[in-house]
Amino acid sequence: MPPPVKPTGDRAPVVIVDDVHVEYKVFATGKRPSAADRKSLKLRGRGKQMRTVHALKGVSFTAKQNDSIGIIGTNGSGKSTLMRAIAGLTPTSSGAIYSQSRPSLLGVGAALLKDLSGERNVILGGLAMGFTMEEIEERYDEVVSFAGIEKFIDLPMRAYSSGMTARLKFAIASMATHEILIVDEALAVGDRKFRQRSEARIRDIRDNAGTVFLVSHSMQSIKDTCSRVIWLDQGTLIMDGDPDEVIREYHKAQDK
Ligand SMILES: Nc1ncnc2c1ncn2[C@@H]1O[C@H](COP(=O)(O)OP(=O)(O)OP(=O)(O)O)[C@@H](O)[C@H]1O
Repeated sequence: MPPPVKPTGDRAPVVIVDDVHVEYKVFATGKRPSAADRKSLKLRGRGKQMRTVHALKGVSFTAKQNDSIGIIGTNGSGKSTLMRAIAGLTPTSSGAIYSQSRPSLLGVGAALLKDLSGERNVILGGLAMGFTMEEIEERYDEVVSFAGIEKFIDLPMRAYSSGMTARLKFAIASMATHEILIVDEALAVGDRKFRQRSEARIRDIRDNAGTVFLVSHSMQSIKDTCSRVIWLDQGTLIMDGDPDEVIREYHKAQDK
């Protein structure tokens, strides 16, 4: 009989991104294309041109248990596209993404119902995440005080500032325990105190064997929460490693 396989002590892979490409096909209208553009673009329909934006070009990496991975890169480098692909919201054009459980994407754009009060949104968000009314009641006060919006909780969310909305969204999402949590710039709109609280929450998730992806333009938030950083540029993975090292190289490239 073969000896039992010994655990290697390595952390388990949670998300595998294997040579992922994402292409968006968009119809561009309006501006008349230049002669050079006309040569390189396929013209379809009446004056409409179909353009392909190659947002991710063969990205590969493996995220493990307890990783908290910061994703950095200039505007349009493919960060949100990569997160949406991992969350299963944007299809890949080629390559594959395997994940151990369903990742939750927490982004500034995630849906809350603007015409309903904060209170209703907490309840709806809780139900959507599979909590019973009783479980939501138990957590309700903590969610509202974490978001720090006690005075506004009975007002429609239309009346909230973008920072207040982001705080409530983060508080609702963090009611649940996430094995894989993706936070896309949600922290950027909160104030300093809230940012510290939510960063602590991210560290908690990571310490409880979860895996966190954090997209941010704030290198401080990344340094404070991430154990690893991936730098994307024009859809290509440039560097993947220690936060200080990757951020140093990223800044060097920016200064050129
Ligand atoms: N729905 C879409 N349709 C067409 N093109 C898109 C779409 N979403 C993103 N793109 C394009 O894909 C590329 C990558 O965009 P993405 O939003 O992933 O970048 P990002 O790194 O998150 O940028 P930012 O820092 O500005 O948020 C850009 O060129 C963008 O114009």
